[in-house]
Amino acid sequence: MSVSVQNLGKRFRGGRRDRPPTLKERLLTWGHSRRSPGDFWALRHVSFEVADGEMLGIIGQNGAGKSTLLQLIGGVGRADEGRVRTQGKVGALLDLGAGFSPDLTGRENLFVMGIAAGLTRRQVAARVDRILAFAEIEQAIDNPVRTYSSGMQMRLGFAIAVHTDPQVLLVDEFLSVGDLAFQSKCLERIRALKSDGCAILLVSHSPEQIAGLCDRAIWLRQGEVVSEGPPEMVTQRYREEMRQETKRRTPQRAPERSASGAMLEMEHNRFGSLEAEILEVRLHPCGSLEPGEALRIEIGFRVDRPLPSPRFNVSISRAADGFICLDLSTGHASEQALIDNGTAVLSLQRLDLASGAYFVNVGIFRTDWRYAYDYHWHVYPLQITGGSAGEGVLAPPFAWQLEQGAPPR
Ligand SMILES: Nc1ncnc2c1ncn2[C@@H]1O[C@H](COP(=O)(O)OP(=O)(O)OP(=O)(O)O)[C@@H](O)[C@H]1O
Repeated sequence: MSVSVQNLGKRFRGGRRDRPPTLKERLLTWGHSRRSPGDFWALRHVSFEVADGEMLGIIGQNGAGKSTLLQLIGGVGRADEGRVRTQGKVGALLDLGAGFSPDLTGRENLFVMGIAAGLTRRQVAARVDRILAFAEIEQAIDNPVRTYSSGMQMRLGFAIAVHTDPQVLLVDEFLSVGDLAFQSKCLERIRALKSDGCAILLVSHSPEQIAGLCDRAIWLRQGEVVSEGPPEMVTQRYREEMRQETKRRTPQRAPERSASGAMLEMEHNRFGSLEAEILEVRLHPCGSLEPGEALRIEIGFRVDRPLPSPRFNVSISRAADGFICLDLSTGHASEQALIDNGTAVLSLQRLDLASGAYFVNVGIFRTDWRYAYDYHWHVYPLQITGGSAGEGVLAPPFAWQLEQGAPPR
């Protein structure tokens, strides 16, 4: 067993943190204090184990205790109750840039962190080129880290952590940062470490990421484990709670016609607190295309007050049964708050859906997916015409080939 957490508890003094609140926290507590003074448990009665080569997903809303849990496992801070045992070297990707000394150069930091991770100076020197190539920051490596963008710091931090032979890897929301190409490189590396027996704990707000990557998951709510088990089951429960919370916050409002001409009716095809509102949704080309054509979806929105880095979500569902054929969301990499009205655009370079009737569903969600600000379900029709008939929802370009008389390849 690489990680064993038994009855873990961590208490903080209420309303006070030993660091200033982040922009996200300030926005989340807009106009009201989140907590009355006094001690509170950020984690309580948390127990689980992670085996060699296993990947455990940890999901939960903002403030659920996910980062505190990873920090305790990584040896940062002391538990007030229970214990953590880890076997082998722990590589941690916790707070962005944490661990770097801003006035040292990237190269100097690399040595400091490599040695702190248990490598000898010689071992670090032998890996420098690989680490730099992975991080793609060769040119800036002799500049002080304070001159690095957050993306560069993230790439360097990730590259160091995964090249120091960790037996336990702690990843906090890392995969939502950086561009897609870098993310897939990180994922590939994580998979390779996992197959070499590294135990991985991945914190994410994204149910899809947890369900897609992890072997097992736990859901934390207010510091306690609400659910543990197969990732599909845990994330489904998490989503169900999100739906309930969204319903609870959905206000009464008379049906209205949107700027795109669609009828919107609360609790029928529209859900959400309406702290952000979707004003209009435009599809280009408008609502009818052939398999393989490009589709551009424009979501015009309005906000009444600043909202911390919400997620935009677009899904395409089959009209007949609501089957979800595609589901795409923005990450929260930018930490960009919504402060004004605007338009979010999703461009799909090609959509290889089989012919039939579909809907484009759009939503704006709170950054931790706790509930929807505004969600339009089965409002915007999409017709796919032409293409080959057959079962299934996909219609990619294809060709059959039949070879005979040749040895099997
Ligand atoms: N050093 C600290 N001092 C006081 N309170 C803290 C400290 N660190 C965390 N907390 C509080 O403990 C609770 C758990 O925080 P934690 O950062 O672990 O949550 P999280 O699930 O990682 O949230 P997020 O998804 O927003 O990162 C929160 O209420 C947070 O405000």
